Amino acid sequence: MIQQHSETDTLQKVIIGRYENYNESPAYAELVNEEQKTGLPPREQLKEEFENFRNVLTEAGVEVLVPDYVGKFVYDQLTPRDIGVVIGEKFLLCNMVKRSRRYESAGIFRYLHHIPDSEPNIIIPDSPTCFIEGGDILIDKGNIFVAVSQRTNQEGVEFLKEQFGDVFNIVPIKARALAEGENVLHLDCMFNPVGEKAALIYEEGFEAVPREITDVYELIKVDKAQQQELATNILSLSQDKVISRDHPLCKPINDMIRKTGVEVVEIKFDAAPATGGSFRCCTLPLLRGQY
Ligand SMILES: NC(=[NH2+])NCCC[C@H](N)C(=O)O
Repeated sequence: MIQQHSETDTLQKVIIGRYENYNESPAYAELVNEEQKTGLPPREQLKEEFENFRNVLTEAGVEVLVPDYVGKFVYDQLTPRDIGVVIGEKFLLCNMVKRSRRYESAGIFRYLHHIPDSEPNIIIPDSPTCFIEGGDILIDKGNIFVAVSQRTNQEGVEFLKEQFGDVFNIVPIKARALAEGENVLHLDCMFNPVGEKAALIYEEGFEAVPREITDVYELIKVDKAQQQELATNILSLSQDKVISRDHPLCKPINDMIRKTGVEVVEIKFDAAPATGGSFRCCTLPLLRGQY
């Protein structure tokens, strides 16, 4: 069973990043974003932080799955968020921009075998030039927010409209480009709902903030330094609980989240963010809410 209708519905089943075999053969490493240019984290640190993260999820009653090892040519399996996304009761398998990520989805195929298919419920983009990554997609309150970013293109937005436009309101968002001095890799690096009515936002990352955001959410603003530490990239466990980094730049944001009545579990998580992804990136929710 898979299901996701809202970003903050209670998380029941999730795939988390695989740290085992990370960068096993550096010959295949590809520096895919700005963060990675300053060096890749050691596997020991990834192990410690991912095991702790996994324990927190398990203790919260979440079923945790880990991708299979694809092979040394996929050097990084830390951020499954981007390789697919559950939209309603369907699974969208993404076309990745970066070569080293293109076969990463093979690691999760065994978790897709049991998706019921009275109709084709696993959706694959038709065209190889249609790029969509899960980090650019966010489903909440009847909307699918989708960023046109470093990793998702207009063709991807059109594909979402075709496939899901009858059930969801598709809200395209243009992320500012690297050339404009903004490093927002994915939508979840600049926007993320939290609790029932609030959302974290890094406004400077947007070309324009859509009405579906300004009219609906109480906005908690993240500044540039906090954005660079991926302060928006929390993971919602439910409407009343999130997981966030204990990083000094994230702590003021965590306090603002607490003021909205949401519990924040802070954990040490520095290694994965050094590769460009924090808690949201390092997770792919398969089931949220009551089925
Ligand atoms: N949803 C996200 N923000 N994902 C971050 C992905 C980081 C990953 N190393 C990449 O560059 O592709």
